[in-house]
Amino acid sequence: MPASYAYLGPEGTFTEVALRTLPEAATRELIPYVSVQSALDAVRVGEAEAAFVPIENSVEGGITTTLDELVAGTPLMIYREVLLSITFALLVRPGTKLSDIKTVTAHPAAQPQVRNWLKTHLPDAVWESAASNADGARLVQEGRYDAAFAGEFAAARYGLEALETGIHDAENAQTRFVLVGRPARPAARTGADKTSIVLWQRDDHPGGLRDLLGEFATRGINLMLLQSRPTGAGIGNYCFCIDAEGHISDRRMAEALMGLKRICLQVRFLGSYPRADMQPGEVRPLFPGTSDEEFMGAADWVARCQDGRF
Ligand SMILES: O=C(O)C(=O)Cc1ccccc1
Repeated sequence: MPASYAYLGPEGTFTEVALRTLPEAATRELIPYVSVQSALDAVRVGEAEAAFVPIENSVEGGITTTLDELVAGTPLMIYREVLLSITFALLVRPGTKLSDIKTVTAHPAAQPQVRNWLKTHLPDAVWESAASNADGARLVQEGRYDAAFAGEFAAARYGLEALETGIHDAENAQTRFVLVGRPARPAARTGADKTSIVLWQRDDHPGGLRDLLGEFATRGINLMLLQSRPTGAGIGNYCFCIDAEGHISDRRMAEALMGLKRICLQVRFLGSYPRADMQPGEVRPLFPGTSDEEFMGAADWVARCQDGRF
């Protein structure tokens, strides 16, 4: 049996389309799962080599189910990311007219991306969430709902037709997907990388978040995502999911992570992996002395002092 990748299914999700853009997907068996949780559990129990799931979109921010799964439970790591531009089609059973539509469905992350369109074109339609956009299409095929927002490519697979295409409230909406596996050596450094971590504060005090962010700022590291998630321990208790520019093998990043490890209750390393946009991280010299050469030079100097060779 070839190694398999689990993904948020069923067939015809945006997740599947994004996964198929990865060259390594061509050599794997791709197995659809009904939820992000079940796809990640397949990895945790060794049923799949990795899982491919949505994690963030440019309209609504983090996909909380995915973040919460990565924050808690048996640790997992991110090895790749993919960005996909998202535009929806309104899929219906053949012959359905706009005026026939009383119920619509899609993944919860789709709703903020089509809210204005719905208000204008189907103000009285009742929205119900589906496990994924393709699952919504499947439910329309079964007659459970009148219409689903999904990729146009899902129409043929579920015997539906696209009544409308190109639906998106925000131009250039993108969703970010990640390939998640069991913990192992991080993806190799490319020079255009991203590091994902989760931080738990040691205690609650004024400026606590600033202290955490300071570990990045003083080392000239730019952040790409900061999302707080409830720890479940009561109102006001949060952990922080952070994406930062750079790779753990960069000295600046390694030092920032060491600083965080010292001051945090807990740090969960979620991986260093190539940025889908391939933009090399720009080191912003907010403070003098944060160039790569200065980090290397300072480390060399300490090593020479330790050896008495200064
Ligand atoms: O992959 C899908 O089709 C999903 O259901 C997740 C999703 C939701 C909204 C936009 C892109 C992907």
